[in-house]
Amino acid sequence: MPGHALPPASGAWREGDPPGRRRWVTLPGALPLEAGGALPGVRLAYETWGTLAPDASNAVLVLHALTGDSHAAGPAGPGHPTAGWWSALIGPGAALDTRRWYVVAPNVLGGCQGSTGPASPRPGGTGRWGPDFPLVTPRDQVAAEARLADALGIARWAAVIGGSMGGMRALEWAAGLPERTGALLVLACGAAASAEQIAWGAVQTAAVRADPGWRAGRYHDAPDGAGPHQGLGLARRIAHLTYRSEPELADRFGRRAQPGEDPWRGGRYAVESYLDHHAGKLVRRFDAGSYVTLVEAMNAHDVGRGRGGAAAALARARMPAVVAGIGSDRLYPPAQQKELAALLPGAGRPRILDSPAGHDGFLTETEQVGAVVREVLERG
Ligand SMILES: CC(=O)SCCNC(=O)CCNC(=O)[C@H](O)C(C)(C)COP(=O)(O)OP(=O)(O)OC[C@H]1O[C@@H](n2cnc3c(N)ncnc32)[C@H](O)[C@@H]1OP(=O)(O)O
Ligand SMILES: N[C@@H](CCO)C(=O)O
Repeated sequence: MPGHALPPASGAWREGDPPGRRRWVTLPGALPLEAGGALPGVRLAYETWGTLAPDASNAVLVLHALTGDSHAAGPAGPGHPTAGWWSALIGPGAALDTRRWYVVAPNVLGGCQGSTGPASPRPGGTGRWGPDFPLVTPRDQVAAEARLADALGIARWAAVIGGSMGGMRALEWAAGLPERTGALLVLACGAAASAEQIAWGAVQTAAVRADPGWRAGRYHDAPDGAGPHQGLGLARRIAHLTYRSEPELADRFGRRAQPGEDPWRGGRYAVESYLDHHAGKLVRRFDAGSYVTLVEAMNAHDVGRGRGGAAAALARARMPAVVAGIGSDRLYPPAQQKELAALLPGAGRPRILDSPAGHDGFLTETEQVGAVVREVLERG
């Protein structure tokens, strides 16, 4: 990966690494899974901001996207490879004003920043999960998050908020546990993964699995320390293109060469260098097994499964709701948020944010996202 020192095998957080701000809860018993079986010894990492009210009425759940984690706010530092992905939205005086709200952000089940996932040790001291980590769905991930809420003494969230993969889980909270979901904000996702979203995901998991360093998923303790870095980097390049828009790339990079390089003589275009940069950053901080697990979880997203379809599932979700999308999102296009808003009894018209950034607008357009966060908190 150009310009980056690679981690041995995996960029997952491991025991012995600095804990940073994260804390953990080990869930009691084994977690029953939608696909059958149960997952023992599940641990969820989480971070919090603000103070929980004595009656626990001010708790807000913030759910991260595919390669986010519990570090929703705060600087990068020991234990946290990146700055918080919603730092501008969480804090005193911010949209999620921590003088009033108690914000909880868990690392998702299947992730790699402290929660149980493929890079985690298997209970019983038999190495890491690797490819034996089971299929988990957004519904399973929410079942784990509900047990975290139990452990924190939070019977009902004032609001559940999430974008992209976090939006899928927010929808599962609303449909499966409406009595625990005071208000809902869903950003940049739909009621079910579409054929195209599944296809983009499948191309990415194929890229990871095609890397000889994948070793059928048993690379975590490879004696040479090599992992599927090239495959994960390729997956990130593909994904990143779906997260941004064609006009943005044209505007930012055009046909320009990367400074000091000549694309006709072995050098790169600026846009190639940009993708290389994002690939290298992800490979240093993420685990390929988690990436595959989480993409497959997103591909399983269908809030109507087993509930008589999306309309019947969401009819139960009567809490105040806001659905927002990004006008230039080519991966989760605004038509999907319009459909979703029409199915949620508590949602009015969808808010379509104006941004050239495509799907990533739910991370980058902090002023517009802040406005819908404030709106949902006021309505909750
Ligand atoms: C504030 C944060 O960093 S949050 C980090 C945590 N993020 C997550 O967890 C979610 C995953 N991350 C992402 O999805 C993305 O990184 C986003 C959405 C946060 C990035 O959004 P943007 O702010 O629009 O960043 P953008 O796509 O323009 O990329 C900027 C990076 O590309 C680099 N870059 C820009 N042009 C080039 C180029 N021609 N060649 C190489 N690198 C380039 C910049 O130097 C910058 O590097 P840095 O992030 O290491 O400082
Ligand atoms: N850039 C986001 C997009 C996925 O929704 C991420 O990597 O998590």
